[in-house]
Amino acid sequence: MNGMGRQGLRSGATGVHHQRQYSDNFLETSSNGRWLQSAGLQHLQSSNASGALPPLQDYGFYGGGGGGGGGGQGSRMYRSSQRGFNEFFMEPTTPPSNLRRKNGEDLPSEFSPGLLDLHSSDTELLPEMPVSSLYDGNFLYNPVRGRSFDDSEPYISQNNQTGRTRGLPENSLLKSFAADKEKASSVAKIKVVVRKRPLNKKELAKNEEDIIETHSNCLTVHETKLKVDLTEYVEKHEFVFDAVLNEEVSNDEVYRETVEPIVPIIFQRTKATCFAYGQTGSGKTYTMKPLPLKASRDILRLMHHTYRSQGFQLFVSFFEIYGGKLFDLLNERKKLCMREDGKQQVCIVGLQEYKVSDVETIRELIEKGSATRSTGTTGANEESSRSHAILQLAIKRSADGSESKPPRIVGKLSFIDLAGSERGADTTDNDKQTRMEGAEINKSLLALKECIRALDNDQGHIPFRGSKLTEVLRDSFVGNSRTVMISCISPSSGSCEHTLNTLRYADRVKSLSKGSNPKKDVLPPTLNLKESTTVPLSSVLPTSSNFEDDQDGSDDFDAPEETYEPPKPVWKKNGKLEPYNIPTTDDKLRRPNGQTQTKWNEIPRNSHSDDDLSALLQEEEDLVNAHRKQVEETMNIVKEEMNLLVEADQPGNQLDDYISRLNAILSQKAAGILQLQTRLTQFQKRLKEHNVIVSSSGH
Ligand SMILES: Nc1ncnc2c1ncn2[C@@H]1O[C@H](COP(=O)(O)OP(=O)(O)OP(=O)(O)O)[C@@H](O)[C@H]1O
Repeated sequence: MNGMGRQGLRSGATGVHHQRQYSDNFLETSSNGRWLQSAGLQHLQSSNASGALPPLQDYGFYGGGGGGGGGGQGSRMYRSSQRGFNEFFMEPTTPPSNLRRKNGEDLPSEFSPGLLDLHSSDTELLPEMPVSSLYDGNFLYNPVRGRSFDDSEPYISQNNQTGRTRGLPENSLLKSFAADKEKASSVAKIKVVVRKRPLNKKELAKNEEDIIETHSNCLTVHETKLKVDLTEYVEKHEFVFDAVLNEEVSNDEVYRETVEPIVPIIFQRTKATCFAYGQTGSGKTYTMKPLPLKASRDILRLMHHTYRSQGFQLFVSFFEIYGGKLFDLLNERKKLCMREDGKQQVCIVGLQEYKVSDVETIRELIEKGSATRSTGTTGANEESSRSHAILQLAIKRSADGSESKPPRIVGKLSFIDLAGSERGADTTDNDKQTRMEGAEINKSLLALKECIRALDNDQGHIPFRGSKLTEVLRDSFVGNSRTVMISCISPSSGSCEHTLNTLRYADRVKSLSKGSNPKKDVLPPTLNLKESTTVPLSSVLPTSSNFEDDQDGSDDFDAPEETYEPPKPVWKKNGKLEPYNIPTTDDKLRRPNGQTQTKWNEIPRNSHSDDDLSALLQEEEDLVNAHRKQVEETMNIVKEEMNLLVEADQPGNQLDDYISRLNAILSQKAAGILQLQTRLTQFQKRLKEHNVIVSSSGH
């Protein structure tokens, strides 16, 4: 719960509910905007549309209220018990019976040794190659020149957004291609993109409104709320992201905005991760499904052209994390084991990797993995919706370029289909298993966020031990890594609460670090956008019959006809593996004043079970959300109070009415405080029970 700055809010966007009253002016300064946003209460900042109330200063209330303790992203994100079918790429189908190509070529073409070392111990150190060479018309290898990929500082786009009125990625960037060659290597270390889907038939039938307004890389949620007197008003919540893709944006364009820019740099010793996040039905699968294939196509093109004859090989693996355990989706859901060696490098023992050299093979592997996931041993679809699926494309190369030595990882692109964000709501479910799964999902989503934040802050310590998901993805958080988060949202009024939670999660991932740059808040939107797609790969790479383009993103997944008999995996036992490193008390955070604060996801394992940890994490999140809600309510009450004061000064004011209303207001305030205090006491008690010491002055 680090308190860090957030992106500033912009007021004045036109609302879709113009006949209704907008929320009142309240704490309207940019610094207050940051303050409110950092507490997850940005919606309490006013629009400038109303001005119904005098400024707080006039009442002597305005004190700034130091410190924006960052809040959680909102436990409400977990409160739905809706279906969360979250299959990676496709609706459940009959598993493909064969991975053998019809033309007789064998599949899989080659197995990796069964021990996937995710880390740099097997990472080949390549000389830096400029990505710019990818864009040379002749695809010849150029010697090193230009910026290192370790450059992590954001840079200002030359993309002035002129072509983005529909939220589209800027295609005309090709024009500045020559001038931008150097910058092609500067892919943002972390990029947060929001994708809004269109209203679906059900929502249209229910007359649900589209409450999401997008403009350039800004997005406004128009939330209808009720006042105490039951009149409606609209509260605007404004967000700024690296890119906002509206309902008109195609899957091809999503690819160009998100993954395409990072494809070239995985040949440059980069580990990149792309994941979709959002509530059930928000479009995660629709968005993620085409990405790995499109990326594979570009990777293979690069291997066959730019990096021709350089010995690069592409490997595919596909596994899921369910209930904190790993299962191989390309090997009959075989249980996998994660180990950490003495160098704290994570290995997934037994994971099968397939060496691939054509898109069709990858398509079939994805189909196979998706089918395996969706027809898991128990629970079938329900189970799959509660798992995170990870598909990895690894670029490897033998040290001497020959086939004789085992290839070592050069770079890797991981695609994660996260379990629906609201699944954690099931922690309130009566079924113990369901509750535990919900807690596990919560834990991993929180841990993922923490890791990404730490990564973006270039923090030395990345809390990857917070969950299995982040442990597995450890190498995506260290060294030369890139992360793309696609937040999927539904536009409908009925999904407002989930949408806000998704956006707050995304906002926290994005802005808690970047928001520390105060300049960000004053930049106009066009300058606030990082250049991400300098040159679309697709526009400069050759298209041949081997690389049929899939323009609509609707890769079909017809099952092959023949029967597939998976070859027996080649196992490699590593006797030297060392047991898991158990976090020690060193993992406790040291506050500047020397006090110690325990970070939840680093509570030493030897003193707490995973369940305890999950429960504590959830309780912490709930507390922060209850606190935020209480602040919201308090602010609304203060508004009422100010109105009352204004009325009290009017001639002819009824004293009786004033007294009774003031009484009601004060009781409401006191009740809110008492409720929060009770909750806080309970949480402190729970921490004590688990020997989690949170030192702070006065405690
Ligand atoms: N951008 C879009 N354009 C058109 N249709 C979309 C879009 N996004 C999603 N859809 C449609 O909305 C429905 C729900 O999408 P999808 O299954 O991808 O959601 P999800 O977030 O993966 O849900 P779950 O978590 O339940 O798996 C699908 O029918 C999908 O085709």
